[in-house]
Amino acid sequence: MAQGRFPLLGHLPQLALRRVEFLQSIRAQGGIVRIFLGNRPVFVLNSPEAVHEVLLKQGRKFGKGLLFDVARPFIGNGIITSEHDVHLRQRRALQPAFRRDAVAGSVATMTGIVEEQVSAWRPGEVIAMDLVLRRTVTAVLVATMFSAERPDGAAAVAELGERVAEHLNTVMRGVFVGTLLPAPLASSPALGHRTYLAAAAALRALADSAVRQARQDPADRGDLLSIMFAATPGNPQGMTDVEARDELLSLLMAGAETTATTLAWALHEIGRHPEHAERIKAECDALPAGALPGAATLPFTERFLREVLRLHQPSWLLMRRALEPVRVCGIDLPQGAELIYSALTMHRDPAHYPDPLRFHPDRWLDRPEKDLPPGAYVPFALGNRKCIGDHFAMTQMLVVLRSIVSRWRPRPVEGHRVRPVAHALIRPNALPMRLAPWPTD
Ligand code: HEM
Repeated sequence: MAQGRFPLLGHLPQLALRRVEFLQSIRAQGGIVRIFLGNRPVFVLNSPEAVHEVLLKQGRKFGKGLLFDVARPFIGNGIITSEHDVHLRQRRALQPAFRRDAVAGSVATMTGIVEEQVSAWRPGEVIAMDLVLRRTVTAVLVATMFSAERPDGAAAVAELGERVAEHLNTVMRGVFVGTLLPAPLASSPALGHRTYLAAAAALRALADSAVRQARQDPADRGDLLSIMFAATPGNPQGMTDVEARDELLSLLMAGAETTATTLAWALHEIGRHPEHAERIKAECDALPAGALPGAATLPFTERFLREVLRLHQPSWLLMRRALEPVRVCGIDLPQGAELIYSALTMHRDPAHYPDPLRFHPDRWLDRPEKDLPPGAYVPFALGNRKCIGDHFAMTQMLVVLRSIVSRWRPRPVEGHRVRPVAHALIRPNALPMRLAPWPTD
């Protein structure tokens, strides 16, 4: 068991106040370390082997755990909260939207939305990069998921994206507070519980209305809602309205803030490393028109993002629950045991990443992912609950970086110190950046 347990509170004070530092500090105490949230024991997985066992090798013996119990009243039984056969059916139904050909088909939409933003920027202007990225990423998601051909056009998609982004941020904070704190505390107005409930209700209403609107026009619009309504071998009727609504909310919750936060860290590193910005620009300028952005066409930029996902992995705390008694790396866990894994602390382990706090994209040339122990690099998790949107996210992030860095050299604003803030995800406190044009020669 980890040291420093308080009576009644267990290790809650350390986790609530020191967050990542606390998880980092108990890594040396063993591959699996027991902590207490109040009186509830929780097992923290510290070694790649333990993470690999739980996520992949014995993945089917685990459910999603406490974090997702708290999210369930909001997102219902969508793909990120469901279990067993229901989960398998949902995953199969949604998979076509995330296949490589489908993602390739979204690149033009992604590029259009980003270019619209970037082309309006002016030299010398200071922009709140984190907020702009959040709006842009959410607008892309909204456009791809349920607005492919909205009659009210691109401005409506952007507006909807903006509203969704704002509510989503509040909802994610509420879910995080509800996971960490006992219910009476988490539901106190002082911690913003009413705002959370209002934002959750507003988001559900937006998703309900998108589903209703799409149902009125049964033509296949090529967006995600059309895929959800389509018949599948296990479900000849396609999804019901409620199921489709829950999937929309689940995908927004899983896909928007994660991608926006990773991109914010990417821009932060671009600001700190002009030499990387130059390499990204050179690579993007050389990309032939019409070529798809990917690891083969933009190898340095992809390596750069891989390094961002290592050092600034947004998911610092994820959970699982044992659905049956299970033995992991020689330790017996009872049925119902709650588990925590932190991709962030895993990615900063000096045993696998020399000089782990140094941002160094070329480390991936020295030691490619295939040479790491399984479980040591898990930005998108592993196994049957692995991120369904990993390729979509990587493509979207490459598109955004290409559009921004081809035109601009975003620079840090003097006097502003960027600090990591850990709520549901770990993100920069604020990211104001000044836009400098590239010199012309
Ligand atoms: C950089 C961006 C992203 C990161 C770092 C990321 C990371 C993750 C991680 C770590 C998980 C596993 C969670 C767990 O173990 O409990 C996950 C699951 C998931 N992600 Fe992502 N994600 C990203 C973007 C996206 C996008 C763009 C989408 C969809 C539009 C998406 C949809 C999902 C879904 C649906 C799941 C649940 C899958 C299942 O349980 O079957 N993610 N993601």
